[in-house]
Amino acid sequence: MEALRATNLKAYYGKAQVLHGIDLVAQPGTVTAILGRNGAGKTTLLQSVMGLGPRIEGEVTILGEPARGLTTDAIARLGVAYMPQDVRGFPKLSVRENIQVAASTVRSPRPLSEILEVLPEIEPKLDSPAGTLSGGQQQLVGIARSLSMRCQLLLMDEPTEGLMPRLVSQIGVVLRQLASEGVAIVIVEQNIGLMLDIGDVVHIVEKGVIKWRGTPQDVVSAHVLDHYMGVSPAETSQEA
Ligand SMILES: Nc1ncnc2c1ncn2[C@@H]1O[C@H](COP(=O)(O)OP(=O)(O)OP(=O)(O)O)[C@@H](O)[C@H]1O
Repeated sequence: MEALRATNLKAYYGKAQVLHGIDLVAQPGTVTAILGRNGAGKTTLLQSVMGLGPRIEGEVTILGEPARGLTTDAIARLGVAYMPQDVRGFPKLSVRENIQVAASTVRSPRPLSEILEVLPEIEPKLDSPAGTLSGGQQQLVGIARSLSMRCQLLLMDEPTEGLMPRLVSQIGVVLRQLASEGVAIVIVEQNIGLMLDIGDVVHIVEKGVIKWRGTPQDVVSAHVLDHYMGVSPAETSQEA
């Protein structure tokens, strides 16, 4: 069963239309990459699926259930975790408590020991208030929170922003591992290199429309990056 299907999805902030009929399918066990310039509507797309923010039209189906009009809580209960761009969590709570809060929202959370196997960097920080961590470390805590929820659909908005290249690669490994467990990952990223590396399907959004979709190999051979993103393939290393 498809993890996510959005059909003719339109989103409006007041009278301003930001999404103009997006069709998007995410299959279990795959990484769906969403690329696009600033302001293209990528964050709005994730928020629309989650029932956050804009008014939407069109259909959203999550794991076979019609999801448009449901509250964000109800959407999360279908098995969806959303990691927003600003993933600060609860700054005064410890890292351990931040993970526990996320874990408490689901029936069978992933045990902390399993999370630490994938993200060993956070172990020494477990008892520190999350707000005292660096931006990059806070991103890792955000990913740990998502892992704890053992979701079937994971929506992530620029999870590698501010991370050192070594951690970026590690996030890539973690996401591929999650996908191999059957999770559908939909990820908005500025790090094109990472998306070409771990993505199964790449979508390019421009002005609220999906202008192009294909495999990472097609992205490179069809020269879509220079056309839509203004970057040459040589500029797409993970460190970019
Ligand atoms: N709360 C809001 N109210 C009104 N307009 C908004 C709101 N949020 C976003 N927009 C507008 O919607 C458009 C799409 O924004 P969105 O954040 O979805 O783009 P994006 O592709 O995620 O960009 P970025 O890479 O900069 O995060 C932009 O023109 C933005 O100004």
